[in-house]
Amino acid sequence: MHIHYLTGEFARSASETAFLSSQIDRTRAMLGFTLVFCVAFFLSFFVTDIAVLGLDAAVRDTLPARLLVAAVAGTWAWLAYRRPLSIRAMRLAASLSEGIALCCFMVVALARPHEVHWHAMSMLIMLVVIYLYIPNRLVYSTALGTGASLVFLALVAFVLPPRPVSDLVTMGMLLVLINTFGILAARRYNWVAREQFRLQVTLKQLAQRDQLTCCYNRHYLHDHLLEHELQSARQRQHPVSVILCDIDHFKRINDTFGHHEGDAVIRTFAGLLHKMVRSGVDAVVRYGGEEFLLVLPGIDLAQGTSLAESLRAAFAANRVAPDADGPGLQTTASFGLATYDFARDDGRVTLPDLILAADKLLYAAKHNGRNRVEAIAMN
Ligand SMILES: Nc1nc2c(ncn2[C@@H]2O[C@H](COP(=O)(O)OP(=O)(O)OP(=O)(O)O)[C@@H](O)[C@H]2O)c(=O)[nH]1
Repeated sequence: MHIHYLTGEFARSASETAFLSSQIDRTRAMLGFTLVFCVAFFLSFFVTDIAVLGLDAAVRDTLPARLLVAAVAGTWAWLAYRRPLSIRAMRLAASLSEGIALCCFMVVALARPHEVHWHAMSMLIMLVVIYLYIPNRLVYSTALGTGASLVFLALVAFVLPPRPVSDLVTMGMLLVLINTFGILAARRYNWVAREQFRLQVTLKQLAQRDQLTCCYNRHYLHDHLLEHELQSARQRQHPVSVILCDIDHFKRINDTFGHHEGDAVIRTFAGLLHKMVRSGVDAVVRYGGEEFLLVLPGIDLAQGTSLAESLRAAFAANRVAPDADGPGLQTTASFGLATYDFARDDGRVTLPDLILAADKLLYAAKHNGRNRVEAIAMN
């Protein structure tokens, strides 16, 4: 999970999407809040204009632009509260509202050409809001912020009544500064948020997964997986199979080739299990030293037995021989499989019962000569 040094975003799009998805509720709330704030900001300035200046031509002329900003920002804020906007839609909402607000600001500046200093101050405030408060991609905020700064400077230099060069230079410097600090602060915010996410992912990984094989650990099995799979099986009323499998005569591998090679065999076995089950559907758990549990939702006895047979045959084709000249050792594994069909559930059997049954069958497979599959349907 590498963070790009310029944008502060994850370099890999899959990591970035995972991060954005984890933040989506917070981002939606932030977007809604800041857009409501924008509506209030633009409308309140209209009210104070009338209070101070009366309904003169300049105030009247800028009303449609202000109403347009309020309408666009207000509509997006309402949408953000009402429905789960996608990340793309939220970015569109942010960019569109920012763009229209900046255009409206230019209209106000043109309509009131003698208040350049106030306009400059408002511009700086708007840039702070764009870089730091409205959630958007840094590259979009930068394009809008720097683009609007250049347009504003061009208005002051060529369109509005002439001003001393020193004024222009000072204004230009201030705009460069606020854009630079805005970009740096937004980048740092991106970076810190992603660092935090990366840490959370690592901690979750450490808490849920076994370090040697990257399989789920027993802690995760008992704390989360069993409950989740049981609920889902009862809801969907489908069969669930569990397979408990154990490498045969593993002690011999350790004794012959050492623990390092033993670890490699465990990793190979786990890799094979991961490769041959359905990614994102089945769960592979390291149940003990060289013992693994597979939880297979929607898999009946015939399908489970066929999978266990394929796993058995694939692993038996594997030989442990670190020295190419040596005879090596054949590696095999034994499998116990138990299935329960939740479509015909009478509430008697739970997943721990299935695991217990699979454990007994694994013991039977060892007892009956190893390198074999024993299976049972529990209803
Ligand atoms: N290298 C390595 N060995 C482990 C690990 N965890 C457990 N073991 C070893 O695995 C061996 C398991 O041996 P046993 O339980 O006697 O079983 P076995 O030799 O596989 O015999 P059967 O299961 O009856 O076929 C023990 O020697 C443990 O020390 C591990 O993470 N790495």
